Amino acid sequence: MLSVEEALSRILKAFDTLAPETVSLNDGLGRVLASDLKARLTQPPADVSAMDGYAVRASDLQKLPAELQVVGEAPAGGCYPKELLAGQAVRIFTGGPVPAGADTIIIQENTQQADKLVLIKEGEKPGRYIRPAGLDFKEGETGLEKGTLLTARDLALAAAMNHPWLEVYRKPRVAILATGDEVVLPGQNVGPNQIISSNTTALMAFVRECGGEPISLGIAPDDRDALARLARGAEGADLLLTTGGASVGDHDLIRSVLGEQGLELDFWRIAMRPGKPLIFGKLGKTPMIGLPGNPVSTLVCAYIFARPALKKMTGLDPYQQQTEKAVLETSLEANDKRQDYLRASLTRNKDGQLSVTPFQRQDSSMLNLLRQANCLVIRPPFAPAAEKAEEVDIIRL
Ligand SMILES: Nc1nc2c(c(=O)[nH]1)N[C@H]1C(S)=C(S)[C@@H](COP(=O)(O)OP(=O)(O)OC[C@H]3O[C@@H](n4cnc5c(N)ncnc54)[C@H](O)[C@@H]3O)O[C@H]1N2
Ligand code: MOO
Repeated sequence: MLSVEEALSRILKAFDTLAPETVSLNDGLGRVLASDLKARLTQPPADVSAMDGYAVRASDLQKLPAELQVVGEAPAGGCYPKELLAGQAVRIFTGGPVPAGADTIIIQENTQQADKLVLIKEGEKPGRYIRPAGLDFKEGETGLEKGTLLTARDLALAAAMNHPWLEVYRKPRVAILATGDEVVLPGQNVGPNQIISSNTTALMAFVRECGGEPISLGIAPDDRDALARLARGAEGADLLLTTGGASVGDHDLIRSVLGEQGLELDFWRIAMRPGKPLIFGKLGKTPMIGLPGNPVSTLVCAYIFARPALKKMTGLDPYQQQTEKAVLETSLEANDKRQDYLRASLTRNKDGQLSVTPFQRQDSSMLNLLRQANCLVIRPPFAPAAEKAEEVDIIRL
């Protein structure tokens, strides 16, 4: 059976970064920049005041208190058009441009104005409360780099640099096909021995989390024609994710039916738990990851294999992640040949170390435990037994 590393590297070979597209600034959240973003202006464009008060010449404040003549105003967005002369002050407001000749701002709390005169009661060091032109950024400087996953802070900077449009990588379109006679959608009538397709919901949300656009193709019953028909809906998608029908049972039809439909199988079955029957191949032009039906296997395999593929398509580093070290709170038995991903709870112990408690039961049908887990402990193939307080690799969920 293929190792997890080998499987991931074979999967990633099948994907490229998608073409760029232009979106409006306010639709940029969570998208990845496809080109560097340079400032289209200088910010602030001129020296401006950081406070409400008076723009003065520091040389006028040798002796305090000092009385100055108020010759005009400089609000944000306005300006005092002349040069400030000796003995003069300009009433200025936060963001207002500092007039030529002025070199210091006195905050209004330290002054007293009466008519056209202002009494400066306390001085300041020359240059105080002046934001020089270009303090934040200068025209032509690169503010955001290609490959940035855009956050609210990034978008604020893009806006300030005067970019109403952004060039980002296209969102991957991901078709999701659940399979199984026993599987019904949430809210449908649930017959005896049926199960609700939590996998469809999980994968739709997972794809969105990864910056993709999910398309549900519904649920294919264990019927060859129906499965073939529904799978054709994946044409034009950047990735097809199927769930269920990946194993060896008589009703596990994915490989054989999609094989007839032209699936070029790259691999089937890997040395991983959960996730052993994972399938990877190409259906027409669409890469396809066949996820095992058990709900935990579906999501864990999506995190380990589909997420890096989606990252690569959206212009992010697929290998950037993921593992951290934590100390075990319980002992673990030796592992067998499959790389194990144990659902676990991660906290900090009294020494401030990350500490991890793998759950007692690791059945791949138990969604409730997956929900309670906040990390996975990675146990490599044939890892020897581990004692409490030993270090292990974890991936946060
Ligand atoms: N003889 C063997 N049996 C099994 C093996 C094996 O190697 N030899 N592998 C086991 C492993 S490991 C896994 S994982 C499962 C996965 O098998 P399939 O991908 O074929 O999954 P199904 O049989 O279709 O379903 C398994 C389980 O999951 C439920 N399911 C399916 N779809 C959904 C859905 N959309 N939402 C929620 N739950 C779903 C389904 O009802 C089953 O209970 O095979 C083992 N068997
Ligand atoms: O490996 Mo299966 O995915 O155990 O449940």
